[in-house]
Amino acid sequence: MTETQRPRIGIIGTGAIGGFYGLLLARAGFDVHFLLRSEYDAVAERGLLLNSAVHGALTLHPVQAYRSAADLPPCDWLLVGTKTTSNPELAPVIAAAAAEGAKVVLLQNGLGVEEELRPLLPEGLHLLGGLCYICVHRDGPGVIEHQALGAVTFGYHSGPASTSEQQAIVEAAVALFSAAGIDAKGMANLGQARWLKLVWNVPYNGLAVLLDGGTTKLMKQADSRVLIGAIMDEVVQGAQACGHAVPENYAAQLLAATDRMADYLPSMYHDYTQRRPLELHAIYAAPLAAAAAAGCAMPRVEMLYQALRFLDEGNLD
Ligand SMILES: NC(=O)C1=CN([C@@H]2O[C@H](COP(=O)(O)OP(=O)(O)OC[C@H]3O[C@@H](n4cnc5c(N)ncnc54)[C@H](OP(=O)(O)O)[C@@H]3O)[C@@H](O)[C@H]2O)C=CC1
Ligand SMILES: CC(C)(CO)C(=O)C(=O)O
Repeated sequence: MTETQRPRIGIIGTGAIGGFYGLLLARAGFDVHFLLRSEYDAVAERGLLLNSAVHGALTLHPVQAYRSAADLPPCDWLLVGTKTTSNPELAPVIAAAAAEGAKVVLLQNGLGVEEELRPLLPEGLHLLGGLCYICVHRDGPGVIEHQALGAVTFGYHSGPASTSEQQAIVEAAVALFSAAGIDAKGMANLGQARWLKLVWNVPYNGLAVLLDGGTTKLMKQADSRVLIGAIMDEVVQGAQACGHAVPENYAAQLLAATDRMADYLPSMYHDYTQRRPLELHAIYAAPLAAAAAAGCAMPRVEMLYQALRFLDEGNLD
């Protein structure tokens, strides 16, 4: 691979998502640098281990691991794999690790994440959203369990690029991930895609915490199944009120797809059991506010949010 074909990639937050995609990119020959926090010592010593139902057991050792963003070499791509709860503190971290004109990709769930980070970032950086359709979680320091799926879709959010340059940057992101064997696509409307993904995450992430169960249990019990459908319908209405087209029978398609999935505990469930802050702002408060501003109430979502806030406040160390 030549230098132009081998851009330098920084992983900001090496958890399940950052570790999974970073490991695959590094094993495909890209120059990948990983920012870590609590798992730095374990990963520096033993590397990253991926137990994947799709790719098998893969390791990356040694890992180009860092405790501080200031120590990373300037990166052409920064893939942000932190939970959105860390976003208020991320702008200086990103700025410290970014090469001039770097592309920053938020590999996160939720609404409004790019809008909230953008004003805090240097103007010369390109900001993209990357939506990950994957079931993956951390199973110990540097150990990642990959249960299913893995596709990523990319959309340009903001930055100094012209329309044709934006397209080229999205294509470059797709090419990067595709070269690592990851199913990757560009998307025309990042805002719409974020809402469509929330139709799944709003019911399942929160109810998994509240009702202490994975997708199989939630889908099997009649009341929780009805509730999931009703919450999905509210999020669909919220998306539509905000001006986004939603495919016909979209909620029914997601319910059917979830029925076909092996039992899955969403990332919010792991955050709750590990006593980490829940992504309530990006997954609940931001869509509730956007829908309300568009004249659409989502009462079941509001109640779910209030109950989760109660649990979250009592759960943090
Ligand atoms: N897991 C999944 O299957 C999916 C997740 N998503 C979304 O992807 C995003 C990431 O989720 P996931 O990978 O599960 O999260 P994890 O909790 O597994 O990983 C987050 C990582 O970010 C690190 N981190 C947080 N703040 C900082 C910081 N300031 N400096 C350095 N490192 C930091 C954490 O370190 P530490 O250990 O110290 O906290 C941790 O390693 C979320 O928005 C989630 O909703 C989307 C689709 C599927
Ligand atoms: C919806 C799902 C399970 C697969 O697309 C996912 O990506 C998530 O947990 O956020």
